[in-house]
Amino acid sequence: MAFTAKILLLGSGELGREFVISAKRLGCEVVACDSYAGAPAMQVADGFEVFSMLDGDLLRAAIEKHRPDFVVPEVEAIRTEILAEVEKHGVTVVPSARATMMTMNRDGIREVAAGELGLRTSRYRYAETLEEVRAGAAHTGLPCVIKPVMSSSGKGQSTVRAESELEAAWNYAVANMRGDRRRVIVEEFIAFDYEITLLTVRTRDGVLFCPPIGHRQERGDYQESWQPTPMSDAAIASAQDMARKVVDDLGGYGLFGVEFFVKGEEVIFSELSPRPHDTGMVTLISQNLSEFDLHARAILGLPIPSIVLRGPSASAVILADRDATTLRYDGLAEALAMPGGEVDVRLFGKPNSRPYRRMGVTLALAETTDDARRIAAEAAGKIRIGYGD
Ligand SMILES: Nc1ncnc2c1ncn2[C@@H]1O[C@H](COP(=O)(O)OP(=O)(O)OP(=O)(O)O)[C@@H](O)[C@H]1O
Ligand SMILES: NCC(=O)N[C@@H]1O[C@H](COP(=O)([O-])[O-])[C@@H](O)[C@H]1O
Ligand SMILES: [Mg+2]
Repeated sequence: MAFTAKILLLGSGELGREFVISAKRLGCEVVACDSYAGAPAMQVADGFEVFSMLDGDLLRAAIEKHRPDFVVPEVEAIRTEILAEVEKHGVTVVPSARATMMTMNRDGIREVAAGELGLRTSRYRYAETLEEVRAGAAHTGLPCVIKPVMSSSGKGQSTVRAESELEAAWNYAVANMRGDRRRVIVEEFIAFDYEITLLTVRTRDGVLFCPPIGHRQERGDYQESWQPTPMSDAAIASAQDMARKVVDDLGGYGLFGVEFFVKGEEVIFSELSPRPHDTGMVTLISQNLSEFDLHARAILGLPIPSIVLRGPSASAVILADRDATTLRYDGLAEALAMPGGEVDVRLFGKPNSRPYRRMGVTLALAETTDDARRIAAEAAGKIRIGYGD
């Protein structure tokens, strides 16, 4: 068989699955990797490998076995030193080994954004002991947000409103962190008006932006997102300026999800993913090219003549509420028959559930973002997960 390029995908969740579909449409061969079998992206890829991507030897062996043109990380939990090593030997790491190393830990990207580039961020301190946490909170003031430097999707994160809660927050962060570095970031709590993801595409022909995506988070994890979100021209310009600085610093080609808090006219940089973003799943319905199509085109060096918003759109998550290995989905017909707009769904096919695990999303396109949000949320409510036989 003849392929455009061979891709080794590191992480095979829902974002990887849509990326595989986009890359395969452009003629790529994709081998999907993750730590468990039957992961969403593996189900649609040409091949798969099951191993811990945090194990450097296993990661190097998978890259040597498949000899891909591109290594495309899809999760943060990867032994990124190996990516730096293979990049030196001519394998293209997407977007770059430096980007994956800097964003894997919150302290890495914070030092780039606040330190080197001087972007506006929340006040912050790092802490490795409870005493340092207390000193950090004294620096930021209360409330503050405490997060393990290595974690994602809100894991180990808590907002502290009183000094008496600091010890519990530190213990919670340490118990839920990834890896073995007992380090947290203590951040000033930003009472933002709203928060956005600015999908930013770094291509050979320059940097492109999608219209801003608004989203709502609970327990540090996204519940619904919508596009576009109302924002002044000045605020958009400020977010674009910061996003351009960060992605140019991180280098390489691909799509980034750059997260900002907005308070009045002030735009505050939060963090970014050097890859498609969960809140960006709304682009599966809202744009001519989804964030996954854009990532694939940017990686392959293919043109992106224009990014067109098809209309106000929204996505809403479908979450599990318990641990189970036998799953069933009901209500799909009712969800897809929702009146008032265009409705679609993505069920990820994860082989098992756990409380709050994201199993699918609904997508809606309507007259206004408010309508799209309502339709997406109602459609998500119609899809019921059945557990057990
Ligand atoms: N300093 C802060 N002030 C106010 N809210 C915050 C702050 N930091 C985080 N949050 C809230 O928590 C959410 C998750 O935080 P953050 O993006 O840092 O976590 P994460 O674990 O990296 O999540 P993900 O991997 O899903 O992006 C934010 O989108 C925001 O709603
Ligand atoms: N915010 C990061 C994010 O949304 N990542 C997405 O979730 C998957 C893990 O899901 P799981 O925990 O259900 O296996 C990842 O593989 C990626 O697709
Ligand atoms: Mg985030």
